Amino acid sequence: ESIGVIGIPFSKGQSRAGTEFGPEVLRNGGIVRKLQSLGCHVKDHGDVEVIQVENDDPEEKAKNPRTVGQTSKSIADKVEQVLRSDDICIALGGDHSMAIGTIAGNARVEPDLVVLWIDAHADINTPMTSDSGNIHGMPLAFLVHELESYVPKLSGFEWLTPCIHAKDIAYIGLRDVDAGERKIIEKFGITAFSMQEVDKYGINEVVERALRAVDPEGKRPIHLSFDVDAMDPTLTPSTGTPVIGGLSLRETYYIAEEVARTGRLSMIDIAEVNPLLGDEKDKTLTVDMTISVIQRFFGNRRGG
Ligand SMILES: N[C@@]1(C(=O)O)CN(C[C@@H]2CCCCN2)C[C@@H]1CCC[B-](O)(O)O
Ligand SMILES: [Mn+2]
Ligand SMILES: [Mn+2]
Ligand SMILES: [Mn+2]
Repeated sequence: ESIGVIGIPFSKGQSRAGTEFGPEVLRNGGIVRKLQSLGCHVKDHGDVEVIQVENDDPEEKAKNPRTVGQTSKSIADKVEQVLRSDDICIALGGDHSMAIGTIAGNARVEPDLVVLWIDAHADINTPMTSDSGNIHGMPLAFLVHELESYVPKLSGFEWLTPCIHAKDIAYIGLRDVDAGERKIIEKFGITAFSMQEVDKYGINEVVERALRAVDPEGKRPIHLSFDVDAMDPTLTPSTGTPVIGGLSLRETYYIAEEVARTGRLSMIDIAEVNPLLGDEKDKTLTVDMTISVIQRFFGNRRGG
């Protein structure tokens, strides 16, 4: 299959500078060459156009709404364009607000997609339930039909209509979920495997249950949104909201290998790499771990 890589040099979904350099450090880490050496047909489609809106006043406790909303539209258009020519798209971020655009864009091409959200966080706050007002903590709330009446139509988001249902989402890796997010997960019965379930059942059982929950017939395209903070901070320290007690390298490899085995991977987001956080060793480790995980989605199996 053909892979289209895009860069999303974006940081305005949160307040720590640096995620705008995520695409650069991942490219410099050799991601395109390493996928090509696996025999993949890879095309780098460059970066999406990031839109910076001046005097972007916060609305309803959502910061930089016009900047995030208009950039999200640019992302959706680029993703749609790539997925109309390539089989799989890899989006190198950028903060996790990128997923508003990547999922909206993917859903235009694959309306029947399911979402695997690999993250320490649920990223489903509405502007009202958010404590931070950072839109990287809200992307799923903008995308889910069931939350449409709970999320105000913010300036910059006029173009967006919800495109997934709560039952189409499965979380793996949760360990820092806000009260409002917990209520949403329970109210709409969203499939969620926190690190407690990973410890209770083991990663193999968790992955199997997650896939079965969202796609029991095993035929729907998969949008995998990977926040590097899902992994333990000893592995990916250069990220904005690290939380101890994360996924091990082997657990993360296993998720990637099992998703690869479905043959139904449509798109991967690589979110929240922030090379300005930590020292040079932290940055290099974060980039190397992230790239080694990405390779596992594309046939680089430990068993050869
Ligand atoms: N839920 C959050 C939000 O800001 O909405 C609050 N949380 C930080 C907060 C620190 C104090 C203890 C409770 N947690 C970050 C998270 C968003 C993460 C976005 B991601 O893309 O990195 O997952
Ligand atoms: Mn996170
Ligand atoms: Mn609807
Ligand atoms: Mn996230």
